[in-house]
Order: sequence, then C-alpha cells, then structure tokens
Amino acid sequence: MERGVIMLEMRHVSHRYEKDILVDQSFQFPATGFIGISGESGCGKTTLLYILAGLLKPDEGEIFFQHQPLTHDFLGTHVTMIRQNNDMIPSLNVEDNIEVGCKIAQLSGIEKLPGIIHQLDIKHCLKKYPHELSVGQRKRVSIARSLLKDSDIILADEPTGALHQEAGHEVMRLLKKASKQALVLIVSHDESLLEMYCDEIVTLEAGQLKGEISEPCHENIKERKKKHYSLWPYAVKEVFFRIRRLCALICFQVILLSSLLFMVEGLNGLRLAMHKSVAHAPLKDIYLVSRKDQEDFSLSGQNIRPHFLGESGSIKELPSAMVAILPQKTMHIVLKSGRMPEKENECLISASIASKVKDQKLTYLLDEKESLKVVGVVQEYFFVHPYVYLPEHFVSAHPEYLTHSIYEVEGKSHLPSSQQYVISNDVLEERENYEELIKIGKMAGGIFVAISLLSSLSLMKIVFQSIALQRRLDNAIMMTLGMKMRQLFLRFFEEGMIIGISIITMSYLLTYFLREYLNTMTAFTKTYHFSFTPLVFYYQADFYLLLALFYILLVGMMDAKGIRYVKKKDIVDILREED
Ligand SMILES: Nc1ncnc2c1ncn2[C@@H]1O[C@H](COP(=O)(O)OP(=O)(O)OP(=O)(O)O)[C@@H](O)[C@H]1O
Repeated sequence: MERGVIMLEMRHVSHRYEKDILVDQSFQFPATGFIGISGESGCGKTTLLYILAGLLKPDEGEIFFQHQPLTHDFLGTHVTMIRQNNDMIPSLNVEDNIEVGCKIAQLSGIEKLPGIIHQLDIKHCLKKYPHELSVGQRKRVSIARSLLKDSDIILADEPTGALHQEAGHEVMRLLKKASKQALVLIVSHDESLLEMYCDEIVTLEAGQLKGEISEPCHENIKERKKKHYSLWPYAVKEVFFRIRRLCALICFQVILLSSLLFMVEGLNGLRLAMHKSVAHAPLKDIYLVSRKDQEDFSLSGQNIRPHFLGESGSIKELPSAMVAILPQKTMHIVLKSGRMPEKENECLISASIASKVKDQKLTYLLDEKESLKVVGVVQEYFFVHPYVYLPEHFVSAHPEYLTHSIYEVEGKSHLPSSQQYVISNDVLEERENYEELIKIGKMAGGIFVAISLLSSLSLMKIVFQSIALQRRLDNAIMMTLGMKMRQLFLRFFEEGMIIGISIITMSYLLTYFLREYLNTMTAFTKTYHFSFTPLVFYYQADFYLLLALFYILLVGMMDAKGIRYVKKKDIVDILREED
C-alpha cells in the first residue's frame, strides 16, 4: 500500500433526496485539524457526515481514505462519530461505553483509559449508566471513546446542540485538543463557536462545498495494533439490562420445560415401575381358566391346579381371585411386616387385606375345622393384588377348600384351547391397562407439549421482536462504532443462547429438586415402587443434553432473527429517526 498522508477525500460525489445534497463534489480534508461545516438547515450537512463515515453510499462518486477506497473496517478502525443526541449504549455503563469502541473494532489501547478519564474528568461517573448522565457528560464520554480509539477522524454532528454555553465551549475545547492528533469535522449551527475554535470552515450550499483547506501537512500514519476482545460480556450485560422484560418469558419457559421434564420423568418412572413389578409379580405365569357358562368343569394334567377359594375366617368376603399360592422361590416377595411362612398352616396376606384384619399376628383364616395363621404382610405395589398367599402343600392337602369353577394353569402352553373357556391373567391384563394408561399419558403429554411449545415460541417471538425493535437505535449506534452485520448477528445469537442457557439450567434445577423431594420425602417410592426417573436415551446420548443443546440453539436462532430490524442500508434512517 502506498504510504502517504492520512487524508479523507471525496471524488465526484453526488447525492440527492428530493433535492440535491451534493453535486459532483471533490474535496480533500487534511490529516489533522478542526474543520467546521456550516450551512442552512436541511442543506445536507448530516448526510455529508454519514457519507464520509462510509455509512451512506452516495448516488455517485466515491470516498477515499489514505488514497484507497473505503474498506469494510474503515468505520470501526479509523472513525468515531459523535452525534447530537445519544451515542451511548443504554445497557453499558460509562466505562464500558468508552471501551466498547476499541473492543468492537478489536483495537489495542485500552490501557490508556485511566489517563483519558482523568483528562476528561469523568472518573466519578464511570459506573453510571447513560440515563444517569447529563448531556454534557454524555458528550465527554463520546469524546473519551474517540480518544481511546485514537481515531484518525472524528465526525461530530451538532455536539454542542443541547448544551448550555459553558458546556458547549468545553466540548469545543476538547475537540480542538483532539484535532491536534486527528481530523475533526464538526457540523454546527453556531457560527460563532465554529469561528472561535475551527481552523477552517467549509460551507455546504446548494450541493456545493465551499471553502479553502490548507494543504495537508502530517505524514505520520498511526500504528493500528489489533487485539482480540470477546464481546460475550456485553451480551451478558444486555440480557441483564433487559431482565425485567425477559422475566415473565423466562418464568413461563421454566415452568413449561419443568412440567415437560416432570411429565417425561413421571411416565418413564411409571414404565420402569411397571416393568419391575411385572418381573416381580408372583402370579405373572398363572392363568385363570373358567367356563364361559359358569358351570363347574374338571381339567386333568400335571400343571393344572384348582384355585383356592378363601371364604372363611375374618375375610370371608374375599373373592377367590385374590388367593394366590405361595411360589417356591420367595426372594422377590417384599414383606412389610412379619416373616415368611415356615409351617404348613401359616400364610401371608397383602397390605390392603391386612388393613381389614384387627390383629394380624393372631389372625386365623378359614373355618373352625382348619385354620391358617397370618405370619406376614406383603408389601403392595403394581401387580401385587390383595392376595392371601397360601403354601402349596396346604392347598393340595385341603382340596375341600378349593373351588372347581376357576383353575390356575402355569404357563400358557398348558391352556385348554376350547372356546368354552375364558382365560385370564390378572398380571398381564393389568400390565396392558397400565401400558394403555402410559400411552394415553404420552399422547396427552405430546399434545400438551406441542400446544405449549407453539404458544411459548410465539410468546418468545413477540417478546424478542419487541425488544429487537426497541434496540434498533442501540444496534445502529453499534454499527457506527464499526460493528459488522456478522458480529451483530453473533451478538444476538449469543444473547439468545444466554437466555436459553438460563432457562434450561433453571428448569433442570427445578425438576431436580422437585424430583428429589417427591422421591425421598413422599411415600411414592416406598409404597408403590414408583419414582420419577430421569430419561436416558439409547447409545448414551443423554436426553437432557440433547434437549438443552436443541433448546439453546433454538432460542439463540429466534433471538438472532431480531437482526432483520437492523439492516446496514437502513442504519442512517434509524439514526435520523432519533435525531
Ligand atoms: N432518508 C431520507 N429520505 C428523504 N429525504 C431525506 C432523507 N434523509 C434526509 N433527507 C432530507 O435531506 C435533506 C438534508 O438532510 P440533513 O439532515 O443532511 O440536513 P442538515 O443540513 O444536517 O439539516 P440540519 O442542519 O437541520 O440538521 C433534508 O431536507 C432532509 O429532509
């Protein structure tokens, strides 16, 4: 690149709105100096500044900097704009607002901050936010930003506009000082201020720039050292700044996600409890066979036994289907109290029958001739019905207590094939019922998730949209600081991801505590062998990790859509709306 003077140059620039703003203008500005631009209201002074900053493309002609057409990092690296109203990002405090210029443009030099703060006397307001500052203080912050960035060009549009006289002079003095090291172009209505401070005054009139500029004199090109800064902290600050508006949205999403997770964990727990219970159900291989016409019938075969009918003792009203033969292996039977039967005339009863019996220890079932002593109470859970568990040898020794209307058959292969019989298996029937229930639960859950997801996404869209609209100006200011569309998209995306991460973390924590509470503090697990169980997918890919990633990306993308309210070609219009 040819080394030459730092110089801003217009070559044959024309621009027109309803009227001509610039007509075939060629002009060279010196490397340093304080140049005032005056002209009637509406003649195009502000438009000229935007064109020189590279924010507005002129209809014709081109702007050159250091004899080269403007590059995409010209604005960020070489220019600072000071606008009449507001150049500050509301979510950042004064310190951040000063540093943000360097950080967006990835320029080194932040270590000069204390000196600049001292020079501009703004130490006392470093931690304040823009809305807590006076107009004069805001102007000083903008000037501090340009000094920290060591800008080659400072474009100031009516910087003294809203200031009282003394503050106006102070700003002019500061800009004058800055003009020793940079080119300062100032647009002002106040001719006397311009005359008092400016080295040269250029007048814009009927599309023509009039005025004499002395020859550029400086040859030194400022060293531009690049430094990488992460803009994540600004994204975090922005989210915190908007937290009140986001609060309702975040709470709603947390409740929605937690209930979704809780539903998934509940259904998963139900499924697992059902499988476990079926595996442990003592009668899962026993099929009950009865004649359709209710008549007695006899069956022959090794594995066919008549069913015991318990009609005596204190539980006379117990239906026959509630009586079970104690299996050979009893390891899976969980006793709530008492012990396993050891003698022929001892039996177990399940908890719900036990509640009907006055004194379990001394309870004798059956009639006066034969008695069975209850020695233990079986813990009930899924598929463990209110049974009386009788030892098998007792049943075979006392066939008189057995009814011939219902038969137990071990294993389905032994079932009679005749259509005269009704075959049932309580455990399997109940499993089918529970499976049906879980299916309905899943369907209802799916519909709930779909509806609430859709409504919550539209709510999120509305909130993000309104925030993005509200932030149009902030983002336009960011663009004047040199932020590129790609950076801005990333910024939005990062903010969305921060919101997504917060929501998903809170939802997981809430679900965790609720799950722990319900599983440990309530009787669910103990009584029903049911617990809310986290769902883990196949192949070790965790459901929660996948859900979190999907959700965070989704929220990030939804927020990033807000970038459509800030288009590069509309930046000047957005800035003007505020002016
Ligand atoms: N986007 C636009 N579309 C149409 N006309 C525009 C647009 N922007 C500016 N103008 C017009 O261009 C003219 C120049 O506007 P500009 O703001 O540059 O003038 P100015 O000299 O800075 O005015 P003032 O001194 O009052 O701030 C005005 O008449 C304005 O209405």
